[in-house]
Amino acid sequence: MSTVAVVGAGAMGEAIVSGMLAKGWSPDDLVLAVRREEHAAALRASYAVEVTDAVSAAAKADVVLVGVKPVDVPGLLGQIGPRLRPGALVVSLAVGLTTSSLEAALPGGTPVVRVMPNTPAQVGAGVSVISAGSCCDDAQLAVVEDIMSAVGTVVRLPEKLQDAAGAVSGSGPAYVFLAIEALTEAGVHLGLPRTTSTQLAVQTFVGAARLAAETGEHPAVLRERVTSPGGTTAAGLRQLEERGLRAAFLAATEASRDRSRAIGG
Ligand SMILES: NC(=O)C1=CN([C@@H]2O[C@H](COP(=O)(O)OP(=O)(O)OC[C@H]3O[C@@H](n4cnc5c(N)ncnc54)[C@H](OP(=O)(O)O)[C@@H]3O)[C@@H](O)[C@H]2O)C=CC1
Ligand SMILES: O=C(O)[C@@H]1CCC=N1
Repeated sequence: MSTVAVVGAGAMGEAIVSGMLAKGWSPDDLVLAVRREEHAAALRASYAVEVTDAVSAAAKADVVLVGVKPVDVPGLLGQIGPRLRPGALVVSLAVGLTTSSLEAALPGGTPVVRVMPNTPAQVGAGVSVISAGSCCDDAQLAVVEDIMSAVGTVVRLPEKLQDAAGAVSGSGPAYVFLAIEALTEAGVHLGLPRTTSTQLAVQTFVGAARLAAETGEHPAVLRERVTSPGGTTAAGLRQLEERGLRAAFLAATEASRDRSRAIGG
């Protein structure tokens, strides 16, 4: 099995580490790097994995997952590039950054894969969009597919769709958490105890998502089955439509995609 370095085990990197370990990866096959010593100590305590500095971690690995903020990626690649093992694969989780910009910051010929993961990876329910760089062959892309499939679904897409994918699935969990929060608070306004309202809202999202995923039915059909003519759901949906829920999603995803493009320069 490959040694995988996660350089930048923050919110996203740690979610992937946690998901990989839960799916049976050995802590011995992972090496992590973060900046702050107290964070390194917390990761060692949680996962019993080696945590070291970025260059040492990258130098030990066959696959280097780069999980630092996009602005920090070029500098980091400049540091680790000269110390990579021959043939090591570099995988970027950074929103916006193109494979050509990643390749330009690494030694010539380094195989690169761009991944847009999401934080439900932490519970094995992530979705990752992967795109190969110009020096990455199909077998190398399959290695990344194998790693990311340990933490959820993997979708191969042409790189030109990465910004759009990030706007839907990369940022998407935040939209869902906001909706759960809003539905919970709405229930509290109606008099439900907060813990009960949270339980009802969370389980409704889990159940509705599972129903859509497992039946494969169009969401509009599933929505119609909840909506009795002249009933309570119709009354509620009317308010969501009048307040522009669809338009809000269009605007939110366009803004997220455009921000991704801007980060990529
Ligand atoms: N969060 C998300 O939902 C998603 C994030 N992404 C992408 O993932 C990347 C990381 O985002 P996110 O996890 O949210 O960010 P975080 O700030 O949570 O994590 C970044 C991590 O990088 C570490 N770090 C920074 N510089 C170094 C360095 N030189 N050497 C070693 N470690 C370093 C930090 O260490 P320390 O904690 O010690 O400071 C921190 O743990 C971004 O590029 C983002 O675009 C992609 C999809 C979804
Ligand atoms: O907000 C961000 O920039 C990161 C990338 C996608 C999700 N979170």
